[in-house]
Amino acid sequence: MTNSNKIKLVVMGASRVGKSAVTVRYLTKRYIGEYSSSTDMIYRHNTTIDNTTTEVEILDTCKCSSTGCLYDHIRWGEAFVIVYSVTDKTSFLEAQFLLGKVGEIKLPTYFSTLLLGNKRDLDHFRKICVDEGQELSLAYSCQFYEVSAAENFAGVSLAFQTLLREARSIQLLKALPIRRKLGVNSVSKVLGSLFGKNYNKSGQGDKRKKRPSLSI
Ligand SMILES: Nc1nc2c(ncn2[C@@H]2O[C@H](COP(=O)(O)OP(=O)(O)OP(=O)(O)O)[C@@H](O)[C@H]2O)c(=O)[nH]1
Repeated sequence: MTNSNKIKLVVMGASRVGKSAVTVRYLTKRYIGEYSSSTDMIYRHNTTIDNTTTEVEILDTCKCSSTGCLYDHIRWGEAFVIVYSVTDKTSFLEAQFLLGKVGEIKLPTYFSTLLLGNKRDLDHFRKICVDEGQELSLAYSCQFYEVSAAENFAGVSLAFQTLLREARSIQLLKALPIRRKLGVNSVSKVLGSLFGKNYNKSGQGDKRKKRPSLSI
């Protein structure tokens, strides 16, 4: 497996939002209620993206004790899952802060980000509505899903797979030889895999098509 077939993914968010729960749900299909949270955990996992086996390194972070630690996490990653709990307003504000930091540190390089509202099974305690999550994701041009790690594997899996697919497309785009002039067809092919088939050859995406967002 070549180096370009590896994606480094960082799971970040406020304390107790379910970062470990969503990570373990994605990796094992299982929900485990309590996790040790005193250290960062790194998991290695192979998945198939567009018929290509890709190694994914997932860093499940715990609370950073310094700004340097947060910067290190962001510099290390190329794809980011930023988790908040739909029952916790502070965690939503933290997610907004992290979206800003990721942009600040990673730009102008390409990266992929997923805003993930977790604990949607706790609807009666909900403090953040779906629209607020959607609006935040639009403001930062990232993907958005609402999930329940406790109740549902499919939603978590779909959210992670969509993010990984975008990260893989970005890697392919980066790997294109700089000096080679791209034909219109190859550019639209790469953009098509990034943004979906509605990207036409004039380079204009179908503006009616929103970024993927789903509640499962
Ligand atoms: N109801 C409900 N509880 C959840 C869900 N996901 C996680 N939890 C619970 O939320 C608590 C925190 O989950 P963790 O996965 O440890 O959260 P974390 O963000 O990794 O926590 P720290 O590492 O301590 O910051 C645990 O009690 C989980 O059982 C969910 O989808 N629904």
